[in-house]
Amino acid sequence: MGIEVDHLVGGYSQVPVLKDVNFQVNDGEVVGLIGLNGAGKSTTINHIIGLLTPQKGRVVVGGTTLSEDPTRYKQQIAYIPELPVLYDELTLAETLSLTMMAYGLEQEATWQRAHRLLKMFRLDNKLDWFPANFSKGMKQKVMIVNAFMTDAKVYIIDEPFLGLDPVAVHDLLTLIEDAKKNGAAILMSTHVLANAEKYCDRFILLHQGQIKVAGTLAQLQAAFPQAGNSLDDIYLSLADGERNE
Ligand SMILES: Nc1ncnc2c1ncn2[C@@H]1O[C@H](COP(=O)(O)OP(=O)(O)OP(=O)(O)O)[C@@H](O)[C@H]1O
Repeated sequence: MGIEVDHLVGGYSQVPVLKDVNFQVNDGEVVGLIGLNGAGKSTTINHIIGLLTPQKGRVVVGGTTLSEDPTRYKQQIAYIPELPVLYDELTLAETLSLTMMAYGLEQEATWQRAHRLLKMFRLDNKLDWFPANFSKGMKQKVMIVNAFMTDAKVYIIDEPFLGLDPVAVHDLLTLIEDAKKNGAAILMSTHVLANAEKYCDRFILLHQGQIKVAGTLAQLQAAFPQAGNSLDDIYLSLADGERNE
């Protein structure tokens, strides 16, 4: 059932940032949300995770809207924010426990998954550490463990590669691939186009709050035949066009 963003108009005030944004992310699919700074990627994500209310249109996740069933809606979504958000006064173990409670997860099985992820990101001996003891990249890894241990149906991942070492980037991409194979719907916003090109099935290119173009890499290549073949080339050609508008 995935994510359905249905003719969404929205933003932070009466003047909308998003103007009729319309797309789906199907189960078992990774979709890349791409766009220049200020294009509206985080605003789209804030609508999907329920921080913002649509002015028009709606967002459906796993067949339900936020207003129909707020608890079910939120429990289906694992979210990795652009910047780590952690409670200063909670240890790593307490942070993970809190998520398990909030998501109503079975503790034993979830702790098993958490331990595998903690080991992967070399955090397994830091369960009694507080956020103040973690480096920037380690905090980001905590957010990744916290999200992927939930075994969610839907993943919203906002610019996840900043501050991660190359091993962690590789491990995160493996987790994304595994979640996709398990049927999750994944929306990932990123400026790291090489990773997007390799791991996303489809792309949505946002510009000034509207979808400029959407499709597979082959569809994007066909839409911009004058650009080179890579996502990077297509994106640069699009950005150039916008500069000259
Ligand atoms: N909290 C806010 N209040 C008011 N306007 C905002 C707020 N956050 C973002 N905006 C505006 O919304 C527009 C889209 O911003 P958004 O953060 O969605 O862009 P983005 O595509 O995620 O950019 P970036 O790549 O820089 O993260 C911008 O014009 C920005 O100024």
